[in-house]
Amino acid sequence: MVKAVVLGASGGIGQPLSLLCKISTLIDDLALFDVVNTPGVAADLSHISSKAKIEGFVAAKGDFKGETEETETAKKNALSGADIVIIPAGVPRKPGMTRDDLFNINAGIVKGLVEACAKYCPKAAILVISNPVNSTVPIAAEVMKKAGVFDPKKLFGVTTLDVVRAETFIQDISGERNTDKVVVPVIGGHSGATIVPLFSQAKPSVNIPSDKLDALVHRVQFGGDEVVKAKDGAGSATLSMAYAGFRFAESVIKAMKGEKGIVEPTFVYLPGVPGGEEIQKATGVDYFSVPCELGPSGVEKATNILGSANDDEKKLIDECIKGLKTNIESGVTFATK
Ligand SMILES: NC(=O)C1=CN([C@@H]2O[C@H](COP(=O)(O)OP(=O)(O)OC[C@H]3O[C@@H](n4cnc5c(N)ncnc54)[C@H](O)[C@@H]3O)[C@@H](O)[C@H]2O)C=CC1
Ligand SMILES: O=C([O-])CC(=O)C(=O)O
Repeated sequence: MVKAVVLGASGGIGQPLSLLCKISTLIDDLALFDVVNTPGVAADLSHISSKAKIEGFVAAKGDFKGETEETETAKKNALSGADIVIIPAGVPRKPGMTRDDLFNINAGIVKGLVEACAKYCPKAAILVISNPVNSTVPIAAEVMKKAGVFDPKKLFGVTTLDVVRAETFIQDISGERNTDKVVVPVIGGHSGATIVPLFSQAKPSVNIPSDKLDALVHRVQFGGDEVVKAKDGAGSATLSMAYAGFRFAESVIKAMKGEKGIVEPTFVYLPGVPGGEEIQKATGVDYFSVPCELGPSGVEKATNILGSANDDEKKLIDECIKGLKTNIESGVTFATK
């Protein structure tokens, strides 16, 4: 039996993500929590004849900070017994903003929600989607550490949308549409220059004309901006993110159920995952997204793919590390102050 919980389930990502979870054959119980509208979203989804049992839990009216006892009970009821918690709660960008501009609001939201996870489902896998991921994941880790329940193998920053974009944009160049056939590792973090696609490591290998490579790398790094601009004030990527978040969640669940050979890039706490220390030494940072082999208890092995990057990609990695350091520090400082 697998129980999944979506925190921020009424939002632009939350709703399509909850739909995908509802129709998944891998999920038996689905709980939705948000500060607004979850009873309606859950009632709507409950009419779908798929197997997952669904329930919606909402904060007390007007309690956006989750301070009342009623809200605490709603969180407790949503999270108790969870195996996997997916967190897309928080504000999205508007044109002209960076992901870091979301920090002031989203840091507090993620902190509060992860505190509830630490209390009510300390053993669950936690998948953080809320931006800025480079900082919200360190916040989540510090909260779990403080509660004495941190299992780094089960804390994941979701960077799958960068992988999906790399897979898609490469096909725009090759003209082929066959997503199952191109695997592009994307490493580092999840914002601008901290996103490093390793096209040299694509499998099967791809031949990208040299005059197109820089633009392709830039498009993966700044794909989020493309959507923010096109939505023109109405938010950022939601549907592609729901797809990516669900794809990653499915991998985590399949691995939990014992399926072997599942590898996904994800932003993890390096000192706490097998294979991570070597990558920590190479990068000088505690958090980094690398392809991770997943198993029943979370990350079984973080792969040090950095050494196989070519010279141009190594320069991108250096640039990435500079940005990541500051982002990680902001998260740790916020959560430990
Ligand atoms: N990791 C990634 O690749 C991506 C991350 N994102 C991020 O995901 C987040 C959500 O984006 P959208 O769904 O478009 O935003 P949205 O504004 O449409 O939805 C956010 C939802 O979170 C809820 N919420 C706010 N505070 C909450 C709390 N304390 N507890 C529970 N729910 C709460 C809101 O009521 C709302 O329903 C943003 O921070 C965005 O930047 C977006 C795209 C990709
Ligand atoms: O760009 C944003 O703010 C949302 C996001 O993380 C993405 O689309 O990659």
